[in-house]
Amino acid sequence: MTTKVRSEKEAHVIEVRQLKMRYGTVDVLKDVNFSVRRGEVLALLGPNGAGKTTTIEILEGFRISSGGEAFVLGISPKEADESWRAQLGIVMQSWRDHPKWKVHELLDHLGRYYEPYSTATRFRPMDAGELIEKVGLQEQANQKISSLSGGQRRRLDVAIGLIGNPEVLFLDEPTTGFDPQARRDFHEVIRRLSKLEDTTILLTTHDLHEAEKLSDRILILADGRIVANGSAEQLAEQVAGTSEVRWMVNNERFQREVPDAPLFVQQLFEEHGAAVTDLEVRKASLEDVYIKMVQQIKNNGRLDNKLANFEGETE
Ligand SMILES: Nc1ncnc2c1ncn2[C@@H]1O[C@H](COP(=O)(O)OP(=O)(O)OP(=O)(O)O)[C@@H](O)[C@H]1O
Repeated sequence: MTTKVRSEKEAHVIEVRQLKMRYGTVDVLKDVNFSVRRGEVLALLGPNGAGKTTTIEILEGFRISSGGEAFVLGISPKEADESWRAQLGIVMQSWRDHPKWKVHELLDHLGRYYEPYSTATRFRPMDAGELIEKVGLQEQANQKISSLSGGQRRRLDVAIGLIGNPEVLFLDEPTTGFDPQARRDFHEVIRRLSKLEDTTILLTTHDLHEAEKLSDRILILADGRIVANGSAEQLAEQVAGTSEVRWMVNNERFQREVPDAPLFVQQLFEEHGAAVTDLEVRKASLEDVYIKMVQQIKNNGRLDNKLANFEGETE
């Protein structure tokens, strides 16, 4: 069998073209298109059942698509070999268990698999002790995995994904069960990886704040297609157009959606002067954008013209 290889120089680190996935009679992925540049952090958002895990697992080589093409590091996952696999880091939603292993012991053991794939520019594996510190498991390093809490277990999952110092890291809902400190530490690890190690990262999350904070670009998957593709600010601008203004006059509360907030506020003060209190101006957040888009797809099967500008690949 000839392996489908594309020059990495000409291609993106991840390239997905007209990807389709049918389970029985249901088309979960209808026509998914996107690409990811080296070092980019991309967040894939979408409602439950949209096909995020399916997309990621096709890219990891765990599922075979029903149609279309996908390339990771220039290679089609369904035809890839061990040396390709060794360049990936994978954090799945539920990882297989190793209850009797101790944390440090397991990472050390898994790390050995990556040793033959070490290169002059990318040393493999990462040091297990350093990694344990990075994910904040120092106190549990010599504990059995069966004794870890849910959040600690998830931190270990992330460490398992990172031990091979991957070129591309796939994270499927990585911070589920993290406490706020663990979440913040994890974000720090991801930022460091993408900046210092040039790791390309594709993550799924239901935490819009996390997507906004972590990613360079956001994709929204709905109805089997990528319906939005841009930075959090770009998406918000596209939807925004309006800002929400709240204020009080003589103890009465008011609220209005306006296209030009500064002008509106100026007029408000011209009319009411110092009687205006508790003034708040709020631009559309990523959450507003997300809810609006997903609702439109659900109701009409498509986005209205204004939102649809982001449909498909926009690079
Ligand atoms: N092996 C399978 N056989 C049949 N249907 C499947 C299979 N795997 C997934 N599905 C269905 O495909 C759809 C997409 O599932 P997937 O897990 O990819 O969605 P998701 O976006 O990751 O969802 P969530 O946010 O809930 O994790 C769902 O309706 C799911 O029930």
